[in-house]
Amino acid sequence: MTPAIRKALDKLGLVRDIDLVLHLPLRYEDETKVVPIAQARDGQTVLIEAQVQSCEIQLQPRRQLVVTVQDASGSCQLRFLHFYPSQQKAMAVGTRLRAHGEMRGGFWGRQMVHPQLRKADAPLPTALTPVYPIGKGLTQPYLRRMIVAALQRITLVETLPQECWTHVGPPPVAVPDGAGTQRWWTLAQALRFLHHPPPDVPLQTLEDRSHPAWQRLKVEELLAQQLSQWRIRQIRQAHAAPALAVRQRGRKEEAGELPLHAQLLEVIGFELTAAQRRVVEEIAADMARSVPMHRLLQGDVGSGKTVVAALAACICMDAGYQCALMAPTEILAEQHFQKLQAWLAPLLQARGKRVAWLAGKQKKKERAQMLADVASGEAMLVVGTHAVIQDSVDFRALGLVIIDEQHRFGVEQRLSLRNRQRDRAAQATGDDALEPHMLMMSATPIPRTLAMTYYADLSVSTIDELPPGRTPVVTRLVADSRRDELIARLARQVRQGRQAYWVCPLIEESEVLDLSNATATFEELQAAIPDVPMGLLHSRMPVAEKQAVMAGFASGALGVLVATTVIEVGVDVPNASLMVIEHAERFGLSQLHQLRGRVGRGSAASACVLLYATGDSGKLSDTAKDRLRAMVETNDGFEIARRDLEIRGPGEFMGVHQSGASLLRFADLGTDAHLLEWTRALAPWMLAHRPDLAELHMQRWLGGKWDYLKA
Ligand SMILES: Nc1ncnc2c1ncn2[C@@H]1O[C@H](COP(=O)(O)OP(=O)(O)OP(=O)(O)O)[C@@H](O)[C@H]1O
Repeated sequence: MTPAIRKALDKLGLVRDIDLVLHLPLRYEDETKVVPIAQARDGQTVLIEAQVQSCEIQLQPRRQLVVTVQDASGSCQLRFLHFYPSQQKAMAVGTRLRAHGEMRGGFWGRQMVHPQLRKADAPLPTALTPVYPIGKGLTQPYLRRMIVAALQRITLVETLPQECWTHVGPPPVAVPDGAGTQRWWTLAQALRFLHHPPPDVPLQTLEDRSHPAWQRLKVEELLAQQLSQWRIRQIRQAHAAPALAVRQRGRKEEAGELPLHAQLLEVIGFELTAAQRRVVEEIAADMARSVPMHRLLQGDVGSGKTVVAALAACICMDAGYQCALMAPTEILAEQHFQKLQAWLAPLLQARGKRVAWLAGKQKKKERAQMLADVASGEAMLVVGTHAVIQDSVDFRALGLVIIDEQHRFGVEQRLSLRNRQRDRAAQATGDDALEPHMLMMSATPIPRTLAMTYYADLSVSTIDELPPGRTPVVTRLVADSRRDELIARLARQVRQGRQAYWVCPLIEESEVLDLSNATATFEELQAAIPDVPMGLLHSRMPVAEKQAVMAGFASGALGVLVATTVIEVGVDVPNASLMVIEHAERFGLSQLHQLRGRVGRGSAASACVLLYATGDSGKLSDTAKDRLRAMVETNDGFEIARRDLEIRGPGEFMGVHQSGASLLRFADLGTDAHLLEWTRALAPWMLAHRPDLAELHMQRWLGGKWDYLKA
């Protein structure tokens, strides 16, 4: 094998025999029968067998080899624009040959352009010919030979024998076979079939992957995913965490100090919703156990996740442990800090403790002080960006890590964070060997099928109820040509005491352009309505300036906030009731929903205006139309997430394209949810009763990736 071929195979991930046999055809060609030339329809790809009548090089309209062939039914031409002298020789007059290609009618009569040539006397194949995905540097015949060889060499131990699934019921994939009975394909059968299916199989069932052999493959793949996730959960459960039981109001507290969590409920000024109470209980129950919690808290925009996180933090601090909260952006972290500081700083102060702030852009001295406070345990709650979990941060006793918008940290970061925590715990001794509990928060609800596939190792708590008194946000689509009208309306509303956001277009991959756009819009609005106090917010501003603008808007001093997408998540100014999103067609669906979620957080009726421009073509793309329509049709974050998944596919939805995490190759979460459910029930049984098969299955499907997950 040449290095170039090795490289091409590596690129496709084809290293082991199992990788080769799991590399499945994109489509098939039928070379199992010879079609008489006269019977081949225009556009049909066929195999013909004929005798060469003439073979000559034509120079007009360009140099080409034209071969006339004839069988008993008629004749046609084979045309080659690139050819070797050896090919010309092989097609000498009188030779019988087979040609496989697309028959076309044309100016020069019926012809095949660049057909594939085969010897006439070879026996015809008995199976369809697979066409594989190949990259540069590989040819179909070469890869076919490699796969055939791999199929011959490999022993495919069946990892899903009947004993593994009798307890969950029969696989939901069997369809009647020829004999009218149900049949469950073994992996070996399914693979051999899919590489070389017999010619009588309905092609449609191979192409749409509904054939039982395909279904078997999808089950395999989904099971590998489920097993790995359950295994990660098992590994985690073998680790120890501090048991942080909720401190009750005992006698001592009745006389004196209430636990923090009870005090917090008194200062927040509202009653928890039933959904909030339920998820707090779920979280508290996890934290009371001595195995690390690994829970995802999800809730629609504005559903009140922050207070739930704060209560979890209080439970942790009540038990004498520190809590770290981190958010992906400084603005978001800052928001959390402000809110938690306002709620908890006075309560902590009474105990001689404090809330600390850690971010990338922080003065050295301030940072040193914070680090000292974290190490001494004086800072019980630490809020910030990634800086919170950097190596230099040494907690005295960390009990809980809360990660906001965890999907933005990416799957890899999530794993690396977890692994690092584990390593640290392993190095430490005694009480320090405990691993902290983890609570992830997400405002982008994850559709159930996705959560089951990619977050099967997480427990999920869902806030499925909004605080009382909210009126649904009304969403309108407005063409950019009516911009002046919109500005006038916005001005009227702001003069009446309402507040508005104006979000500027996102320009792909260019923060600089983003910025100039926001600045231009800011200037345009100021010129149009000079009496309305306005602020501008973008990610490149110095932190202090950002804080000043946010504070001005939060206090109501600024009527309009012109911003880039920095305000996408977490920004909470309940008085704001109008959201304008410029060039809404450029945003993703979940992103639009997040932005819209900045309004409708108080009692005022709120509106979201999606300003769209049709660009040079005068038309919106179909996906842009789908997104905008979905926004108008529903306010429900779960429905939005479902449609977003449909439009973008799981890779983009999860943002895992960049992170290199394994995605499903064969299964489709839209059509194969029933297979997913079945494998989900199967995985824990296999791990418990047939760990040997489970391990083999994971190795087979995940190979190196699985080692990485375990590391
Ligand atoms: N039970 C409740 N009753 C009344 N108001 C509440 C309740 N819970 C939360 N709130 C208020 O609702 C607003 C939204 O809450 P919060 O900021 O926690 O939402 P969120 O779930 O984090 O939303 P997002 O994901 O959009 O940031 C806040 O002003 C908060 O104080």
